[in-house]
Amino acid sequence: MDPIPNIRRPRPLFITVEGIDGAGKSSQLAALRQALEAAGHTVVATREPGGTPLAESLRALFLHQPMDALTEALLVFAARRDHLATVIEPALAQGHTVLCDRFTDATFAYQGGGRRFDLAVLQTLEAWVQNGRQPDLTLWFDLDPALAARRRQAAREADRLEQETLDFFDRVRAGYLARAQAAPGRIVRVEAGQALADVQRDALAALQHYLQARGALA
Ligand SMILES: Nc1ncnc2c1ncn2[C@@H]1O[C@H](COP(=O)(O)OP(=O)(O)OP(=O)(O)O)[C@@H](O)[C@H]1O
Ligand SMILES: Cc1cn([C@H]2C[C@H](O)[C@@H](COP(=O)(O)O)O2)c(=O)[nH]c1=O
Repeated sequence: MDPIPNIRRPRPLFITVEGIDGAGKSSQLAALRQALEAAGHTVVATREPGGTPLAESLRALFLHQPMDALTEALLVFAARRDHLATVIEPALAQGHTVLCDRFTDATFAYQGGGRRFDLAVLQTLEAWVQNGRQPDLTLWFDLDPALAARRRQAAREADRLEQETLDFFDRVRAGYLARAQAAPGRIVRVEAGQALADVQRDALAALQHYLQARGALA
């Protein structure tokens, strides 16, 4: 009888990408996915708000209907709850690595920073919804809001959030900086003001550095 092949998959990871609108994070997802697969991971790529039929419906409301900051926070956490329960947790439990375009850092940056919404309320919602789940690694694509706005204008029509002022995006960026300073072992800043290939080089280097450090611990 042939021996059973000993296929050892790496421990599944929960990896998120973050940044202000137009920072260029989505443009890097394919390369990140490829690098993870080359390292032996099977990857579930997803996004927030969204990633499930219910959460995608909430996303459409979130991006296009007027609402106040509390409603924004409740909608993104409702979407997150469904996403965690039906996609993220099952994928991790089955050994898949999850690569997610935005997660709760976005809530602290946009609703907390941009809207100046109460951070303690966000922390309470986070505890209720996430049951301790946090990303293993977050790549924060950091870009000057004026440059991000120029990139967005060249690319697409603005949604409700993208119509916000430069001051709003300055506060969102400051929100991300505060998160990165509070979790330096998890959140890695990538300079997103460079040419696409240079951003990709730095993002992949940060990912490889993390994978090697984890491998050394395993
Ligand atoms: N390094 C770069 N240099 C110049 N243009 C870029 C760079 N990275 C991305 N872009 C362009 O900027 C626009 C926004 O990029 P992308 O959609 O990846 O940003 P994003 O951070 O995912 O935005 P959002 O979160 O709002 O969807 C796209 O037109 C993309 O081609
Ligand atoms: C998860 C999350 C997202 N947002 C905002 C950030 C963006 O403006 C949109 C999502 O659009 P993208 O093209 O997919 O980046 O939603 C937010 O305000 N709060 C959140 O928690």
